[in-house]
Formats: sequence, structure tokens, C-alpha cells
Amino acid sequence: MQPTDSKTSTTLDTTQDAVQKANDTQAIAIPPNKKKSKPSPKTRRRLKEAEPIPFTVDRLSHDGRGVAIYGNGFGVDDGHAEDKHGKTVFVSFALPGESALVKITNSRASFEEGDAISITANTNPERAVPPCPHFGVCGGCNLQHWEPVGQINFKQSVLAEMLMHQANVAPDHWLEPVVGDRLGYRTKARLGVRYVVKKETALVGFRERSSNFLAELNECHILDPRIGFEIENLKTLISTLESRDKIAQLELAMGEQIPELPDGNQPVALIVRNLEPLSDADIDKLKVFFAARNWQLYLQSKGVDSIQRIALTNDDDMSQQFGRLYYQLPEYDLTFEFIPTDFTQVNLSVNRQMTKIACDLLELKAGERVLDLFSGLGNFSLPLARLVGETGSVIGVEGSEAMTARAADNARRNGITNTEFYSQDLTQDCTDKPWANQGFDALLIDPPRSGAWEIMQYLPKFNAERIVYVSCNPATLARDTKALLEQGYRLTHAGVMDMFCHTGHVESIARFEKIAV
Ligand SMILES: C[S@@+](CC[C@H](N)C(=O)[O-])C[C@H]1O[C@@H](n2cnc3c(N)ncnc32)[C@H](O)[C@@H]1O
Ligand code: SF4
Repeated sequence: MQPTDSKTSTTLDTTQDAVQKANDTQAIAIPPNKKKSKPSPKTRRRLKEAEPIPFTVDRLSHDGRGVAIYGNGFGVDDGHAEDKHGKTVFVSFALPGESALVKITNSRASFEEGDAISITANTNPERAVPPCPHFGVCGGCNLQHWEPVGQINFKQSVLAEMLMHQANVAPDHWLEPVVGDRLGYRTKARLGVRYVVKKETALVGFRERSSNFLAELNECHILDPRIGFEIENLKTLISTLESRDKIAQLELAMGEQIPELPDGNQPVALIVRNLEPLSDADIDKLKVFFAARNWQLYLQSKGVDSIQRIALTNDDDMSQQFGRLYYQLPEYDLTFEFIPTDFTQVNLSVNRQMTKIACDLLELKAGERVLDLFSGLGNFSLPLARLVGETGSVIGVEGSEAMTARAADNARRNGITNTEFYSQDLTQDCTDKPWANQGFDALLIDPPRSGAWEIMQYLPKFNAERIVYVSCNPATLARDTKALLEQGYRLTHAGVMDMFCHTGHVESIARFEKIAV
């Protein structure tokens, strides 16, 4: 593992061979950590000099770290920390039941944090060799030391616990976890860029775990390989630019290759965030690099309005600010068009299954009326519209006017005529809007992380029999579940989806049904 862009860094051998060797000897080499909430220099010095302490991990915290306790039989200290008896230690890279040597990296009054630097006994059978050599330093993933099946089961237990804790409820049925591509899945990302003068190299990637410094990456295994294995080339490209120290970020968006559609042969788009206008020579270098890969190139010097598409050839259509990207839902014979700044679900293989499960759970019949809240590009609205047929209808409501317009375009392009899309801030009461007053058989809600609390207040107005709630934050799903239960709904199904494998993100889906009175 290579050093990072910060002052100090520990070099560890995390190659597959090294990890295998360590596995064989029951002592797995795991990278250390650097924490954002830094202790004082004195405490740091003390922690650095301190010997690792043996612990046994009892259970996991919600973010997937091991939890050990000083001296209570589970967290076994070796006798030199009596005053810490009962204090909790959050141990990165340790799984339940494992005994580990833990290097403490942060010490607070009520808890400590540390990294398992070796597993000394009771290796958990779900322990895995991390597929990415940067795991442990890069903050993009925190669960690669764990078999994906263990990760997703853990995520289900997090959801179950939050539902029970906040809403005192368990679903009637747990859905099978939805599993898709577990590596190379991520089609959207913002990568930081920084030129390190001393090393004469650009860094491109995610922040280090719990620090503001960029990790020094040369490949990324969760990013779609069209970009994930181009990181080294992007670093070299940026290092050769005159404005190499003025590039701040790369925003990536990737779609599927569909050659028969406009830009369908350019399914990868990168927005280069430049803090100063680039010279012609720099733009030429970018053009050569992007043209060789058939990527769409954009420059952004200020806000979103300043994003400018750069023509790579004389044939490129520059009449629009953005080129086109696409993804498909073959199950419903749908092709979605989007632009690089639009919200899209990052994992296309999980999205295909998720949309199908959401549609199935709503148990739609021909002629029914459905409301899709936070509808984006119509990712759920259009499949739902197919299911209710010409006699039924779907209303999609979304905050972004531009995406609302593109959802309507997507409906037209797919020959769908039974949808209407409205732009509306859903944190505001919208019950006086004509679209809100028509009564609905079914409701789909797919809010951002903050959840749909405001909607819960005016939900009775919609009077839907069945609700499917898709969530990227189990805490807000659990909070909103409580409100739904109080309004006479029953939680019939819940499940998790492996949208962000190897990370702590929990994506879930829940179905509610109005209890007959
Ligand atoms: C998790 S995304 C879901 C989008 C879509 N359902 C999909 O599957 O692609 C949440 C959506 O909510 C929209 N949104 C965020 N805040 C909003 C608000 N206050 N009112 C309405 N829409 C909002 C975002 O623009 C985004 O499209
Ligand atoms: S985000 Fe990418 S580079 Fe970072 S640990 Fe995950 S796979 Fe590796």
C-alpha cells in the first residue's frame, strides 16, 4: 500500500499474497487508520507509542465496526487498564467473536476507537480477503474484510433493530435480500482531485478513512471498471496539465452503451471541476484523452450553470448543454435518458431488481391510480404505468424541475401515455394541489436520506391502500414507519438491497397496507 497525500502514512503489505499468508497463520494484516477528530498532539504521541491491546469482539455497531469492552470478559484487556473497566472500544476490521490485537487510534472520555491490526484467534468464517488493495486507507469502503453475504445479513439486522427500536414493529415477512453486482457497480461518484507538489503527482479518488486527505489510489474496485481502472491514467493526465493544481473534482456519471441512440456510444461522462479557466493546450490534452476513450467531456468552473460540454470531434452535437446517457429496465421494455447531473440509482443491476420488487409489492391491477413521490426521472413511475395499463394512471412528483421534464420526456419516448409529472417541493404541504386530490390506490415513496417526514403529516389525504417505501436511510425509514403505523397501516414486508456493497450504506424497501376498519 502506498503512502497518502498527508504528512505521515504507514506502509502495509495488503497484497493478496500477504493477506493469504496472514490468514494461514491466523494473523490477518489489516491497514491502520487515521482519524478526523484528532486527539491532542500529546494524546496522539501516547497512542502512537502504546502497544496494541488484545480484545475479543462481542458484536457490531451500526456502521459495521466491532464492539469490544475493556475487561468484562468479552473485551479482555491484558490487565494494564483497570481504570477503563467497562469502556467501549469500536474496532474497525474486526468481526464478531474474533480475538484481535487492536491499535487504539482515538481515546475519548466515554469510548475509544481502534483498528484490528491482526486477528489472533477465532477467525470469523465470514472473513474475506479484501478485493481492493486500498481497503483500510481509502474511506470509500469499510466492509471489504467481510463476505458480502455477511454484510447484507448484517444490514438486514440493522434495519430490523431500527424498526423495533423506533416503531416497535417487525414486518410480517422479510424479503430475500436483493443482491446484484458487488464489484464494479458504482456508476455515479464524485472523485476528489489534488496535485501534490512534493511528489509531482495528482491524486484522484475518495478521502482517506475518517480524514480530509485524499487517499492515494491507482484503481477502485467498486467503481464501474470503465472508470475504476482508469484512475492511474487520470492521475497521469492531470499531472501533465498546466492547471494541474487548479483541478478540484471529477464528477462521474455512466450509463449503458446503446449505439443506436444519440450519444449512445459515449456512455461515460466526466465533469472536470476547474477552479480557473484552462489553457487551450490543457483542453487539447483533455480532448485527446477523452476522444481515445469515447467519453463525454465537460468543464465546470463555477456553479452548475457554468458546466460546458467540450466537443471532441467536429461531428459532436453541441446544441445542448449536456449530452445523453441511458439505462434500461428490460423487464418493462423501458429505456431512460438522463444527463450527467441527474440523480440515478448507482447500481444498475440492483436497480433492475428493485424496481421489479417495488412494482410486485404494490400488487397493481389494471385501471388503478398510483402516486410516485420523489419520482426523479420516472425510474418507478414508468414501470408502474406499464402495470396499470391504459385505463390506470401514475402521477410522479419530484423537486427538480429539470428531472420532472425529463421524466415526462422518458414517458413519451417509451410510448407511455398514462403518466403525469409535477414539480413540487415535497417538504411543503401540497394537499391543495389538484394532483393531490384525486385519491390513489397505491403510493410509492423514494425520498432522499432525510426521509419523508413532512409527507407523513398529509398522507391520509392520499388514502392509498398500499404503500411501498424505498429508503437509503434505515433511521428515517424507521421514524416514518412509526407515523404510518399510527395512521392505521401495517408493515407487511421489509427487506434490504445490496445497492452499495462493501460500504456501510443500508438501502431498504418496506411495504405497508391499510388495515381494514
Ligand atoms: C432517492 S432519489 C429517488 C429518485 C427516483 N425515485 C429514482 O429511483 O431514481 C430522491 C429524489 O427526490 C428528489 N428530492 C429531494 N428533495 C426533494 C424535495 N424536497 N421535494 C421533492 N423532491 C425532492 C431528488 O431530486 C431525487 O430525484
Ligand atoms: S472505494 Fe474503491 S478504492 Fe476505495 S476501498 Fe473501495 S474499492 Fe478500494
